[in-house]
Amino acid sequence: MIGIYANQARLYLEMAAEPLSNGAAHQSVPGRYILPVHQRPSYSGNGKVAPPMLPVVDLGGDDDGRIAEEIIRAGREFGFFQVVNHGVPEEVMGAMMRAAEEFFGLPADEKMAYYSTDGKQLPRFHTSVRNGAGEEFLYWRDCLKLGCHPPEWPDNPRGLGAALEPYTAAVMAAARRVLRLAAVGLGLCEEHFEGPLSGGAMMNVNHYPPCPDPSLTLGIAPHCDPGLVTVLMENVGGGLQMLLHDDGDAGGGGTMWVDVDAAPGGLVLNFGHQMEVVSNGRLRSGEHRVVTGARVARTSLASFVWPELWCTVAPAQELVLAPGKGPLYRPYSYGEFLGVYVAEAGDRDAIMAHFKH
Ligand SMILES: O=C(O)CCC(=O)C(=O)O
Ligand SMILES: [Fe+2]
Repeated sequence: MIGIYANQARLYLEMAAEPLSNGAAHQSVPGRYILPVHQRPSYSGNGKVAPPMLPVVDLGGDDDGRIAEEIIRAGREFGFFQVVNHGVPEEVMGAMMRAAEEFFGLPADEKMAYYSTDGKQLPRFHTSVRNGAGEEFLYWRDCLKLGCHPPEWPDNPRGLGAALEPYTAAVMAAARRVLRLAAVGLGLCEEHFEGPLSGGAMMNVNHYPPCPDPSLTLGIAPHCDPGLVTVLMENVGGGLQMLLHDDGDAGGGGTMWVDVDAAPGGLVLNFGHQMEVVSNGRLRSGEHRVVTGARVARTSLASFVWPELWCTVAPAQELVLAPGKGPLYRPYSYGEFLGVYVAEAGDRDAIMAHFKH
């Protein structure tokens, strides 16, 4: 009997999830997407910081010392930067984006064929943060999760796999170059991030349909990505915002949400929680959120590079031994970290409190 009720409850929850990209234009924002006032996009930090330009790092050329320095400077200040001459061919980027847009253009029932509440399943389609069911508030986003290592994709639309394989191979190569340069810039051996520490990868294909009132909701709530580094490509600018901190020499402790847009052909990179831990706090995990747009649908591809689940993550020894610097974080397995990340619903400070020394 209990089993029957449990099954019915599960069926109800699964049926309650409905994708935003259902073929119809939204006329108003349904109640469950309306966030409490202090969580809405108008909450913009305390506004004490002047918005800067997002640093552009040119990965071309062979002056690795200079490139490493630029990555470290941007990583320390923002945890975000753009890369150009990144080696991902324009046609490979275009084909991947077209395939992603084609997926979200499918009828809702064809997308729902990939819907699952099992967070470990790939590929997996969901809406809002997790599944769109049983969540207190819903966010204005549909998402298709794809495997990158190895590539795992839906059969529908048919060209998705053919576009995904070259895209992830090229994006992962660019991410590994950035990780090698970051290691050098931190004073670690070039291979520090290689092997199991960067052995996992997956992709969020995010889709934000036009929203009738972007002031009421968010596409994604403020969070840092869990892994080492994320490589992001978008089809239209506007939407992604990073939290800027004024904690430089002048102090002040101000924060402000600022727009992050890539130059044409560029990719946006941000460091995640694992980079902040391994660098013992020298590099920042870039906190970000997504605001919605009223006119156009936005699609973004976020490729995450992160450790294998069993891999132990800890501050690099070389960075802990410097005078006056103890380890800021205790060692843990990445599997343990992900459990906490999900349980604390992405809340940066609550997550890191579990791992601080
Ligand atoms: O859509 C974006 O620009 C960001 C997506 C994102 O933050 C994520 O998938 O973790
Ligand atoms: Fe993110």
